[in-house]
Amino acid sequence: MSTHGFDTLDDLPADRRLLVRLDLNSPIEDGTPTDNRRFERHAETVRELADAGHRVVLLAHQGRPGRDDFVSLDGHAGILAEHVGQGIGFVADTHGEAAVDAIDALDPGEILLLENTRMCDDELPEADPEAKADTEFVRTLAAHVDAYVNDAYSAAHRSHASLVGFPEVLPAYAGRVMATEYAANTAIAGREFDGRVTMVVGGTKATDVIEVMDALGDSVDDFLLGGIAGELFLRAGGHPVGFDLDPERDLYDSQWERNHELIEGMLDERGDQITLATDLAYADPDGTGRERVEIAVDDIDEKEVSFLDVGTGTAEAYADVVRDSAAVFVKGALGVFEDEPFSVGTVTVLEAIAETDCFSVVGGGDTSRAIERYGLAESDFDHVSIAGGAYIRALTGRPLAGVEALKRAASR
Ligand SMILES: Nc1ncnc2c1ncn2[C@@H]1O[C@H](COP(=O)(O)OP(=O)(O)O)[C@@H](O)[C@H]1O
Ligand SMILES: O=C(OP(=O)(O)O)[C@H](O)COP(=O)(O)O
Repeated sequence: MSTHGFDTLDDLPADRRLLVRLDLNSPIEDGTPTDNRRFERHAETVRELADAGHRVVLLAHQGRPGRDDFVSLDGHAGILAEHVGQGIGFVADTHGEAAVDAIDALDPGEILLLENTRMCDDELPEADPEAKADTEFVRTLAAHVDAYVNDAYSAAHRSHASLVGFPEVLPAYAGRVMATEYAANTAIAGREFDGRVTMVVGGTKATDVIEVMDALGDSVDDFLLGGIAGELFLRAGGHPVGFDLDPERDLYDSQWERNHELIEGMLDERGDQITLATDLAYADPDGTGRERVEIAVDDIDEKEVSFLDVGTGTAEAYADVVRDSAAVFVKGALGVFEDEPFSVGTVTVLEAIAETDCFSVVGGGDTSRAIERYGLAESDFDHVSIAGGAYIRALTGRPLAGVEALKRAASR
């Protein structure tokens, strides 16, 4: 057993038929996944298991039902196979006859990827591990394997069937990514800093970051906000931003419903720790959709456009705070950096972090991609985590459901 209380691949017996949970959740462009560090990191675990002669059945999720990024894992299999250096079979089935037949047909050293776990009704929503273990999904697949490996650190904060159900009923082990990220993030949580501690908060998963901001209020001096969370805080301040204008897209309103009381309370009680954008950028509706237009927040008087980035003035003000910080934690991009005109906020702040001698962590499957995409060196950051929500929760010292499940399995 590792010092963290769970078993790892070092404890795994030989010649197993393994169910291995990865996190291949990736940005989707034109319906297909884009290659990123998650594939590269998980490929090492998968290669080690296949080379050791185990039969390897992979589970992963992509996106959330109802969102554009909720797609099949067909494309993921090819990208992962490139990184592993070996063919990976794919079956478009989560736990039906096709999935089970493909598992039973595996030879030692072969690898199979099953369909997006979130296409199975048993996977979501969150529930306690016993309930998740007692689903048809878990019972069916568990009967065809010998053991379970969880390598999906970046999804370990979710109490979903593929993360907490299997370790209730199978011998369970942490994969290499799980063990390494857990150790790194736990060590960061215990650090003390001699100076200003800053957290840059953005991205689309406002609910994740707002809860954590609330919990980290005593250990972070400045929160610099952008992305969806930033707009929800501006909305709480009475500005006409942070609303869903496209009825097909659910980015703002449901997260507002869930969090607005918390946001209002935080602004009331410690608004001086929270810095919001003073200007924002959007795509010129009369142009090709890529021309960047900036507007001061105080000049926005109608809910007319969707904002895609913080403005240049805000980006520079945030970079000044970074340069004056002893530690900077980033979770979520300040804008839609994938589209270059709207990368200004994210890239200006990341460049300031890279140039400054502060302790720095950048997290999030999407956000960490901005580093490679804009030519920054990973070596200029202390830790680049492929996890977002899991890493910031670890900073608050909160247990991660997937890790707790591995610990329970090890103590049985
Ligand atoms: N104003 C915005 N509108 C829409 N998307 C945004 C906005 N600001 C940032 N984003 C998106 O947020 C994504 C990263 O956020 P998120 O998925 O929460 O983080 P991560 O996966 O890095 O933890 C980026 O891909 C970026 O395009
Ligand atoms: O990408 C993920 O988290 P992250 O965006 O916090 O890094 C995980 O795959 C969890 O996905 P979810 O936030 O849709 O449950």
